[in-house]
Amino acid sequence: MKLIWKYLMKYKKWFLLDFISVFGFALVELGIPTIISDMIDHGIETQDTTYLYSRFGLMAFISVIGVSGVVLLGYCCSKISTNITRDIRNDVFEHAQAFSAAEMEKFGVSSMITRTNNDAYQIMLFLNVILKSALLTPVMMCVSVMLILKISLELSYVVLATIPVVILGVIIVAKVSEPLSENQQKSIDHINQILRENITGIRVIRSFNKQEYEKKRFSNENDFYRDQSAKLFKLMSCTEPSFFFLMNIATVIVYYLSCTLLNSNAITLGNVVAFVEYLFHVMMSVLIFCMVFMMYPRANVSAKRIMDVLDTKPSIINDENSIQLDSIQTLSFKDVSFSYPNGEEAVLKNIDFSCHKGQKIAVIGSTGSGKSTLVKLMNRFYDVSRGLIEINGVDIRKYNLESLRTQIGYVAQKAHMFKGSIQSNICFGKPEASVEEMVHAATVAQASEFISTREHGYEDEIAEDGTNISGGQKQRLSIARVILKKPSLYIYDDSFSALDFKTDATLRKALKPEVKNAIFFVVAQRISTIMDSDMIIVLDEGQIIGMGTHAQLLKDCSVYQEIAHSQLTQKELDDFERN
Ligand SMILES: Nc1ncnc2c1ncn2[C@@H]1O[C@H](COP(=O)(O)OP(=O)(O)OP(=O)(O)O)[C@@H](O)[C@H]1O
Repeated sequence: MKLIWKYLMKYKKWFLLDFISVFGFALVELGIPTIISDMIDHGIETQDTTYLYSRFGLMAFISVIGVSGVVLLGYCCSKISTNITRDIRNDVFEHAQAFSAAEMEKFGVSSMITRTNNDAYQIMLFLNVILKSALLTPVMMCVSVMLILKISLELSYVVLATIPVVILGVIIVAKVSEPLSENQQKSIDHINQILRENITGIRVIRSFNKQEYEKKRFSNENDFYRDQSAKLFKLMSCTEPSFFFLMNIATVIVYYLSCTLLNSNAITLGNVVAFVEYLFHVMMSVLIFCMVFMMYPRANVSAKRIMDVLDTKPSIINDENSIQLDSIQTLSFKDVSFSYPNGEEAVLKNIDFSCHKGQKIAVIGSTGSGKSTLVKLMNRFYDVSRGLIEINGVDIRKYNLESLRTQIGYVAQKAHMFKGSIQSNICFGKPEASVEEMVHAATVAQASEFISTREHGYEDEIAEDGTNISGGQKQRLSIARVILKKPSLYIYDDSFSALDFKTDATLRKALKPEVKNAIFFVVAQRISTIMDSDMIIVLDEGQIIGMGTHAQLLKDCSVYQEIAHSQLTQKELDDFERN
């Protein structure tokens, strides 16, 4: 429980107060039986009312201390457990923000959500119990055992013989419950994953009529979770009565032996009453200890899952002596090869090219040829496996990551929208932008027209993941978001694919003055989108098989010729050459 201890140390003062309040509570629980015993033996038997009243006063006094102790204990526990859970969630979230795509893929989105929510919640439950009982139970147990030994050695043997049996039972239960808890948490991951896939992919599921299949998939996983939980609950529900049964047997034996001892005047009636009270405390302490012990495996599984995330070092980090990047003048790939961390084969092989400010560079190639991977390396979503990427003649790994990404405007293949207004989505990278700047960016991105038709214009709400706007509208808002940022390297990864030809052409024309002082990198499938590029890179199976202008490639690169002729007529190609 390294994790819990680490966080507990942040709340030392509250922990100390928790400790003090435990003593207040223990004082009452342990003091009152002794007072009652005294009252029976010295007050009731001798009918000394003055003595009885003084004992009543003492009982009232320590009850007030006890109640204050319990209230304070509850307050401290909730304060510490809720704060620690908040800290764990914040830390997991913050740590995950630094993860590269590879680390994110390692855990998976659903598991990251379960770890942040469910696992942190399990720790909160455990902390709440442990803070109340971890200190209280040993104190109660030790003092009660000392007191029963003091009252009667013969009767104490019964109690001392019971404790090891209970502890052995608890160890067995804990061993059996740990794998069940682990399965339970993994199953929650899977339930979340199926739920996510079903909510985000509902249209695909409906169009393929796979509702029944998905229902079954969900229900199977849900059944598995139910089975694991049922096994766990059954185990817990058998454990508690077994302990009580054992406790009752011990109590009966104590009463039986007490009768013999009372007959022989070896013990007083008050002492028997006090002994049974303390016996109850010893047993309750053991029982609470058992409960904590049984909760431990589940909390331990959750803590391990959280530690897994926190112990995973982000692979893409700032160099120790990182330098600031103020603008991008040149970009070069030098013999770059790359394989995904979970893949063996190189997805990019010996990529070599250079470009500079003011140039438009396009990448074209068949599906899966490595186009998106190539542009993801510029942002350092992944680092190269071999070779070098240089910006202004310096390895990009030497630049401060934040400054590097500030200089790059990246529009991903799948446009992503955040829940909020159109305005907040466009201004995501520059919240301080003026209205004029925002409108200008939207106009260049050919988005202003559709925005003006929305009921609240720029204030109109965008649903989670942009489900209430079209694919082309999402692309235009993503393009506007990047234009507003004014980076020195624009990367459009197939970002015009959902636009009609006319909008595509108008957008490219409007973009020209915006990107004239930057490097403009476009991944596209349409020849018409890239014909005017200063350099076109043709990729095939991760390798460059052609590089040059449209005219050069039409002459030299057979793959490019094929693509061009499949999309445009000879007349269109000739017209372009003439212009
Ligand atoms: N995260 C990943 N992990 C492992 N392999 C991946 C990952 N992403 C992509 N790949 C593989 O890398 C290769 C190149 O993918 P990439 O997305 O770069 O191709 P692309 O040319 O952009 O394709 P498309 O035109 O279809 O978008 C493919 O074989 C793909 O399966």
